[in-house]
Parts: sequence; structure tokens; C-alpha cells
Amino acid sequence: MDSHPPSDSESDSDDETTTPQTLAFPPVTRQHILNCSYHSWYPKYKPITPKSRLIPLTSPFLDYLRADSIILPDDDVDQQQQTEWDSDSGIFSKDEDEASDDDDVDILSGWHDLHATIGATIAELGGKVMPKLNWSAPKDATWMNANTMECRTPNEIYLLLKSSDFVTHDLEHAFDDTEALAEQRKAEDIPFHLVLRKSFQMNPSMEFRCFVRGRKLLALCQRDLNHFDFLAPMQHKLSSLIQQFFDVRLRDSFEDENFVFDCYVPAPYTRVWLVDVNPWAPRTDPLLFSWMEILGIPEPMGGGEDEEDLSREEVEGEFVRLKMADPTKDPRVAEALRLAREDAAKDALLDIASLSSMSEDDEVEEDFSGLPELRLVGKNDPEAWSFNTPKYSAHKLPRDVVDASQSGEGLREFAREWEAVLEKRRREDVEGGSSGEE
Ligand SMILES: Nc1ncnc2c1ncn2[C@@H]1O[C@H](COP(=O)(O)OP(=O)(O)OP(=O)(O)O)[C@@H](O)[C@H]1O
Ligand SMILES: [Mg+2]
Repeated sequence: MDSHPPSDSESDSDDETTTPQTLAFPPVTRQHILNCSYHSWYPKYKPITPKSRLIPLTSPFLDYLRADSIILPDDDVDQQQQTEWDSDSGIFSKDEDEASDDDDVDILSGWHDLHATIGATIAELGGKVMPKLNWSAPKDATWMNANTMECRTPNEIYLLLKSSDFVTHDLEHAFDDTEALAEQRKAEDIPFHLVLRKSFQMNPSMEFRCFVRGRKLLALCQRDLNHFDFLAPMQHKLSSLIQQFFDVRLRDSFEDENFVFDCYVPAPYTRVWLVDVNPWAPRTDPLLFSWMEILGIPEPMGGGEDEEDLSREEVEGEFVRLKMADPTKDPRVAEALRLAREDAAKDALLDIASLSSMSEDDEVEEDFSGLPELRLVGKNDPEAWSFNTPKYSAHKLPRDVVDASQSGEGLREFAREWEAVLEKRRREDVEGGSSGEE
């Protein structure tokens, strides 16, 4: 779930001096929020979702996640790292007393089995996973983990989850802003799950957020806020592909009429994966749109029976085939893709400029009328100026802590260091508060 602070576009919409209207959302129900939880939709959409595992969470683990302190359980690997690293005189040096304090406490009390299951699941998924809770991934806490959400050990997962405000939102505020009565908003009834997704190299330019109202795909946009030259010539083909995917896979089967889904189009751009489902609510970031704009989009035409039957014929195996010409059949595109693939390091920034030479004839042959708008980041859009800078600047931290997080010196030591910073801040807050200073 998007638990970020309101996006700029939302704040703009709230500003009554510039935008006099109010956001006309239908009431957000508790059930809608639950329907968007990974554990609710994943079983149904498993064949079209990247490989994931759901681990039900127990109260002792949830208590651990909710606790302020960031103490990580000991494990053999970390113990080894600690021993190796203690021989240096780095910033994580700790004295004997400190060590024995931590080691006396059984952090895993009540969730030894869960810890083991998490470790085994990481191994089952190939050793690298992307974690999230029911709605949110810890995207705001990646500085804790060498700037990635990819985790190889349970401790890396705990550190990310415990450091993320987005995850805290799942734990404490999932039903905020719903029409549920106060007593129905309690988190106790939520079947919390840890979602572990097998990590794979995703090309950020091919991730899209799609807005569905009244079971119609209204509009879609890039998820990554960088400009990619090669997307514009593919724009219609992509929205047609995603429209077909939606018609066949989601339109009639998702519980609610209104929702926002995220999808991924892997090369060679003939199929679509479902990545996430988000609530039709202000808490979901509309990215390149504003909610005001989306709520104002008129009902699109189409979506009749014939169209549905046609689309269903296109289902092949576990994904939807592109009905139109495969862009990779164009030798120039194929060559660009081959070159791009040769250098895996370039994957995330595929500069397949020759895609822009995709034949104009394709555009003429195919009828793209009636497709929803796929909005892209333009070359000169302000969004594109933040190329490669951290997105969640609110979470910027002292330099030494960030360096420590990336040093690979051992997570438990890093957690201790971070704990010390938090403690210092708490003390300063108390002192500042008692002296009446800001
Ligand atoms: N299996 C995977 N392998 C690699 N990266 C992944 C995988 N699944 C998701 N990601 C990356 O993680 C990002 C965040 O995932 P996800 O959309 O589930 O988080 P979220 O918290 O729901 O985000 P939002 O708040 O925008 O809805 C995705 O945009 C994608 O870049
Ligand atoms: Mg989401």
C-alpha cells in the first residue's frame, strides 16, 4: 500500500486556492483494502504474478516488528561476520558488556520456527528475495541494505521491515481513511503475511501503474519517474498489450470495480506480469497523474462481449500474447535488444534508442483508437530531473550511518550503530522538548 506522504499532485489538489474542487472518491471500505492485500489476490493471480511465497505472521513476530529497538537475532553467518569484523577497529567496535547484554536476550522467543521458515523460503526462491508485507514494500529503507530491497538473509529482511515507515503504515494504519467504524479498524484482525518474491532483474522503464474505474482501464503511466527515449514509439503497443491483459485477466475477476494495478512488461514485450494491486484511494500515489485528473476522466468506450472473446483467444499458457506485430521482429529492434542484453549492467537503463526507429507503418496498420492514455515522463519533465537520486529524501540519514549500512560489516553491528543514533535522537528530543526549544 502506498503509505507515503501525499504526492505533490495530491497536495496541489488539496490547495483550495488553485483547485477549488474536492476529490470525489467513493467511500473506501475496509473490504476493499483487504482485497488489495497480497494474500487476498495472489492465490487467484498466481499464474500471472512473479514467483512469490506468503508466510503468515505470528503475534510474537509482529511484536518484534513493532518494537522501537532494532536488535537483530544472532545467526551463524552474522556471528562469523562479527568475529571477523571485531578484529578491525571500525566504527562498529563493541565492548564485551554490550555483547553479553544482547546475547542474553532471545530475540527469537516465540518465533524460532518462523525465522527458520523465512530462511528456508529464501533458499527455495534462489537465495535472493524482495520482501513486503500485505500492502507495502520497504522502499523507503533501502539505504539500510546497500540501496537495494533485495535480501539474502532473514536479518536483512528484518532490518528493512523494521526501518520502513511504509511497513509501519501496514502494521498500524491499514484501515485509516476507510469508512470502517473505529472498532473495525483494529490491526488485530488483519491476517498479516510476509511476502517473499523471487528477485529478478526488472527493467524499471517497463513497470506501469494502471487505473481502473468501473471495470474500465482509464489510464496508465510509467512507475519509474525517469525519461526513457525508447518508450514513446512503443506507447500505443504497450497500452494495447496492457489493455488486453486487463480485459482477459483482471477486468471481471477482481473483487472490486475500482482499483489500481501495477504491471511489468518483460522483453520481448509480448506478455504482462501483475506486480501489485493498490486501493482506489488517495493513499495510492497517482504518479504522473493527479487524482483530480483521474477522477475526471470520462468513461471510455468499448469493453463489449466481442472484444472479450477476441482477447480470450489470445491467452497462451500463463500469459497474454500480443495481438499485434511483435516489435522484436523488426531487425533494428532485435539488434538493439541483443546489444542491450549483452551488457547486463545496462539492463536497468536500457538505452535501446533504435526502438525509436520502429516503423511508422506499424502505427498505420494497427488501430489504436479507444486505448487508454499511457502517460510517459517527457525529456524535460521535472520528474526526469531527479534521475538516479534517492526518492525518499525524507529518510536521509547521517553520513556515517549510511556508510555503515553499505559497508557489509555485519548487520547486527550496523543495527547497533543505528540504535545508538536513534537513542541519541530520542534524548535530544526529550531535552529539546523540556527546554522548550524547537
Ligand atoms: N520479484 C521482484 N524482483 C525484483 N524487483 C521487484 C520484484 N517485485 C517487485 N519489485 C520491485 O519493487 C518495487 C516495489 O514493489 P511493490 O510495487 O510491490 O511495492 P509497493 O510498496 O506496493 O509500492 P507502491 O507503494 O508504489 O504501491 C517494484 O516497483 C519493482 O521495481
Ligand atoms: Mg503497491
